[in-house]
Amino acid sequence: MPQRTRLNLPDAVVYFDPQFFSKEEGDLYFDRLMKEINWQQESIKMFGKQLPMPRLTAWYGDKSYTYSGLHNKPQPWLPVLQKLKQKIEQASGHKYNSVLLNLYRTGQDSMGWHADDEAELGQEPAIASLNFGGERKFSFKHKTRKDLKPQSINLTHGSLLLMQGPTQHHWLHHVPKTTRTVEPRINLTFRKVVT
Ligand SMILES: O=C(O)CCC(=O)C(=O)O
Ligand SMILES: [Fe+2]
Repeated sequence: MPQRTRLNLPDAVVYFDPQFFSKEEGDLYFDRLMKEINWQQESIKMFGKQLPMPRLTAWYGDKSYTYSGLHNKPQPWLPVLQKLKQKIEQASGHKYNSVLLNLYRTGQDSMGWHADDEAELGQEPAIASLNFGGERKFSFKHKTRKDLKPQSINLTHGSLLLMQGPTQHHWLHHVPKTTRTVEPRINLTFRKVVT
């Protein structure tokens, strides 16, 4: 991964490659994932009400996992996902057994502040996040150090973001809504569920 840079975040190990896949490869993966993934509209319980999640999701892999209060029973791996998993494992030097996919249909779809620090991911989870389609802003905010400003990057078409080491212990991340007109975006986060 020649263009990989390390983000300058204290208490974190985060690498970013803005063009892990070429535009052409990225376009092909985007189309395949749009068609082949069994996208679901899940709901979340907030303030005692069931609300639709502001994005579509899907969970594939070997182990079930609880995320955003949802018990996710995974669907079996698809060839396209296995191919991506293999490439990401090679590039990151980590193994994964699950992938969560998010589809942000418009700028109104989003993901709130969170850390991927569930017990099922182990002590220092390695998470590999792959992006296809519309470019969206992604921000980091330190959990306790108010002297550190939030930092943002643009998750470009074909980009790969690796979050490792103590990152999830110390930092939150989110994908804010935008009023800009943006193309639909597919994000895949490869994870290793250990329990
Ligand atoms: O869409 C993104 O880039 C964020 C995804 C994410 O943080 C997650 O699935 O935990
Ligand atoms: Fe996350």
